[in-house]
Amino acid sequence: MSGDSWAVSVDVQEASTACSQLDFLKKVDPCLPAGIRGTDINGNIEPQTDVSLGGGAPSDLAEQSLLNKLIRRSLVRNRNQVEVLQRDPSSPLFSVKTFEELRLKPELLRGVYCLGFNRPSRIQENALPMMLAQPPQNLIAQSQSGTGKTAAFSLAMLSHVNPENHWTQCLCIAPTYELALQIGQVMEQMGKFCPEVTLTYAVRGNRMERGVRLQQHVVIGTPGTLLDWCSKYRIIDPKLISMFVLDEADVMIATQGHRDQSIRIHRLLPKECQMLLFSATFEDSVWGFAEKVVPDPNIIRLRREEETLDTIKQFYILCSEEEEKFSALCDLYGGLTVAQAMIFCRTRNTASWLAGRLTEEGHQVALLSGELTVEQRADVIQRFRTGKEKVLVTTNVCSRGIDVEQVTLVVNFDLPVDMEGNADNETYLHRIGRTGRFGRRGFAVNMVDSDHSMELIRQIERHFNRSISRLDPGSLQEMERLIS
Ligand SMILES: Nc1ncnc2c1ncn2[C@@H]1O[C@H](COP(=O)(O)OP(=O)(O)OP(=O)(O)O)[C@@H](O)[C@H]1O
Repeated sequence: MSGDSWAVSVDVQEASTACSQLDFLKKVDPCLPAGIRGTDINGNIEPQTDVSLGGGAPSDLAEQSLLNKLIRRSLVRNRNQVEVLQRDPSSPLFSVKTFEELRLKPELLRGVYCLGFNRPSRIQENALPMMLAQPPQNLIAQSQSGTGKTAAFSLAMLSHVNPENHWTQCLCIAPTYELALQIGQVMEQMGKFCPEVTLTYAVRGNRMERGVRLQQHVVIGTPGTLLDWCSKYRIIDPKLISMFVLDEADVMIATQGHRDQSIRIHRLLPKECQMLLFSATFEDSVWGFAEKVVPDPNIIRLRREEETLDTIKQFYILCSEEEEKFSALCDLYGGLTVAQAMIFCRTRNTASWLAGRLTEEGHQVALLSGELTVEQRADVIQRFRTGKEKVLVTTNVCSRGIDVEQVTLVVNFDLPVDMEGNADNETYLHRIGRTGRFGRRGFAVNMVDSDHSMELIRQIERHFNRSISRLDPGSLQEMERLIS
């Protein structure tokens, strides 16, 4: 949707708000269980647009993001240069190499160090001085997940609040209830020596006393509930908001309701309110949205590091059918467990079958399967990362977007194909590009069980202009030696 049609769609919706709310209440089936729709602070049933994890693509994105947050223990390393586009190019560009340079309150600095942050991350070096500058500056920041964005705006909000003013000063929007809680946790940890700064969550189920203005300085929530709190129930005075943070803009705009609700909240805020928007990706649609909600922005971008096959040795093993693929894998097992390995299957069924067979053979494997909840998936990945299991069997869908840095070996039990049955080079690169990171050696082994899969190997070789050598069982020991 173009930038203009955003505004038009919001206008149309705003014009019809009064009657649509009435209509909505009339239309709601009184017999519908409240749990399905959720209830607002007065016990009314909320519009469905605020139900965040309902299946489909947007919730997949939100789940992936949550999963990444749950499993992440440290910063994602990125050696690219940060690109900065200043609103006023003539003003000096400040970047900091230490947290001290930011002149934070000592209690806040203590909180930052307590989290184990010794120095600002690459994106924080530039974003923090901009966010803390006087007069306030607007910012759009994009960098991949794990590079320190949440920590950056949490610090900015904690530093921004004047605890002597007992009203809400910062609003922070997240795409889902769970993601809102994650942000709050970071703020609570970082602000643990600043108990005078308070926060609450504008999420489904958090009932507030009716008609009483909130005193909490920071409110983090999903767009529907936040909009209600600002406009319908007036427990937040939007005119007193001086910092507005929009996190995960790419996930947000994937949900039509969230996007429009965010724009409506934005329209309630005073012109001088500082607007900060964060996103992991930056397609045109995100940009169109960002321009709507962040006027005159400074822009910071940290491009994702390119995945490369330069440090990865690629092999294939010829097998006649599935069973032979399985025994080749068992032969490889010694090599697999020396380091850590991920095995990719085409379908969930194959992945479950394979994990079951390997377990029957007495091997210890973890299975990352689509049937698991986000928390269970996070647990599986966590066990794998800490080395409790050395081998992770998964499908492509399950592992998309997850970075597990220490993987040395990737096995394509099934080669990735696109809709036409040709080699899916991008997925191949993404799967095996996770090995051999940061100059380490990586290995990829492809199981070839048909003429078609041999043809896929040839296509991949041509595409990347890299040869993939045949590995016969006799070379397995040699491979084990290489990996260890
Ligand atoms: N300056 C820092 N030094 C060390 N670790 C940091 C620093 N800043 C953030 N981290 C840690 O790095 C990890 C990623 O940070 P953060 O969640 O802020 O990134 P993000 O870009 O917001 O990612 P996502 O969008 O997935 O939340 C977290 O574990 C966080 O505690």
